[in-house]
Amino acid sequence: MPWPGLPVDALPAWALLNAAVFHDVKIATLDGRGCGLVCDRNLSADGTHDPPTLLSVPHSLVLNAKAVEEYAKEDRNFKHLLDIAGHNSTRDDILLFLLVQMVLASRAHQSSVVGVSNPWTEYIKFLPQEVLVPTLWTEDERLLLKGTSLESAVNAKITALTAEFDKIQETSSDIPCWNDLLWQSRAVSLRDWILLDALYRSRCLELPTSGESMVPCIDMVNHSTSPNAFYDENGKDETVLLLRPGITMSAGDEVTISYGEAKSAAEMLFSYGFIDPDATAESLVLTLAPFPDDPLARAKLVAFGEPPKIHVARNNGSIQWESSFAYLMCVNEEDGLDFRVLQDTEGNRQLRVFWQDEDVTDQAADFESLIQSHELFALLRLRVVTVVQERLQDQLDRLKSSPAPRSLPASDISTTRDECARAASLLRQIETSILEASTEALEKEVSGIHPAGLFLASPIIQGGNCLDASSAQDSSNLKQ
Ligand SMILES: C[S@@+](CC[C@H](N)C(=O)[O-])C[C@H]1O[C@@H](n2cnc3c(N)ncnc32)[C@H](O)[C@@H]1O
Repeated sequence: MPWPGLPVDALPAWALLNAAVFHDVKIATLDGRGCGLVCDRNLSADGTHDPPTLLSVPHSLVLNAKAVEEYAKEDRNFKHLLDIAGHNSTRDDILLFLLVQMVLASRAHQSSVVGVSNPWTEYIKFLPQEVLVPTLWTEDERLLLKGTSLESAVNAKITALTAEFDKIQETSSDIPCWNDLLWQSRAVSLRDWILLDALYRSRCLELPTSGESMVPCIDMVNHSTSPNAFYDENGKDETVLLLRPGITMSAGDEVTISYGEAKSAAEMLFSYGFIDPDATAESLVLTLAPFPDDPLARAKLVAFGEPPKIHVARNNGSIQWESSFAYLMCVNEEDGLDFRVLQDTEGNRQLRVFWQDEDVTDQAADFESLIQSHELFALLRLRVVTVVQERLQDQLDRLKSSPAPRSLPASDISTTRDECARAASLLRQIETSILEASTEALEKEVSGIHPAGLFLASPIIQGGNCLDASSAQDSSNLKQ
């Protein structure tokens, strides 16, 4: 549902009405970055103890979990909606709040008994209705991500967003006023929910005291790897944007913050819809699946408690990798691993993990340490490195065998936006380079730790004395 947008020229009026103050800075439209903040005059934080304040926003305008709760106290219909569809996370509550503001904003001139207008009902009109994050790319554009670490991440996110949207629709359809406002008139679509998620992800800040928050006006500030400003909360109940110490700026210069120095190209594209070519963080995260023929696979996944991953990073040319699950994946009963389903005094059943007859359930994510003293440590470590190496090689092969955006036929590329094709191309280039360097480094690591006389041909996982079928079934029903 497109809501009526407001031009950024109207933002100073909104700010004045709501006590948000711009000090010597203004909002401007910038090439390729949407809106941003620029200096109105020369500014300097050189040699001062108190860095100049560029923007101050009263706490009452900041949108976070507490603010949504406060709003719910004034609007009993929203409270009802929040009680049945919210309270799962800060993000979910903020998204529900924004969903209602979006509908209110688009129905400004129609009478509605639902929803209490507030500063965000107007502010939402300044937010872009298009964000270039891949969850909002077309199917053709998403094909450009084939073989990158974002391919499965974006598909999984769209599936999760669809499930969230369906659940909200299902639960709120039972409340007549929300059924009328949101669903009867088809006012809200899945695309709106995906857009709200994108707006939240690309504009949310982690405030020192208030935590995850959306801060109007400060969310207009763009990113740079050499930022000249930072945000903070002061003792006057305000969220402020300050000039960094030592910075001098001229009128017309853009004010920037850092969205996170350690974020990878994939994370930047996923959350903000762009990749900064000057960024130095070189890393990627890949999913990892247990061996398909491992009879303990299900129990290992349940015990591990989170989706298994491999993290790879290149720092100053050297490769580091980390994968806690790979260690659990590569040990089996013959090595001393065991799973038991125990019943506590209240009758609840729990999956417990044993290593060398010791209960290590709380350390299931740290088998790297647990195996250190094992007599076959070198062999276990070799298995792990081999698993990681093979997973990285598979990913590299997939990346290289998928068509790069520029090699697609003209008819295909015409259905994709240039910005998306450029971002996908840059991501492929960055991830190919990291994967090539890491597979090479792991190759060396494998030859380095290959203990003389190791019989490599034996299968890594064998059936052996595994968890029996009934216990495995029990464990698969346990929720972590
Ligand atoms: C917090 S908002 C900043 C305000 C935004 N430019 C707007 O028009 O509303 C974050 C979004 O700004 C854009 N952006 C921020 N920094 C950028 C940069 N260095 N290069 C390209 N786009 C950028 C991206 O679209 C990102 O999702």
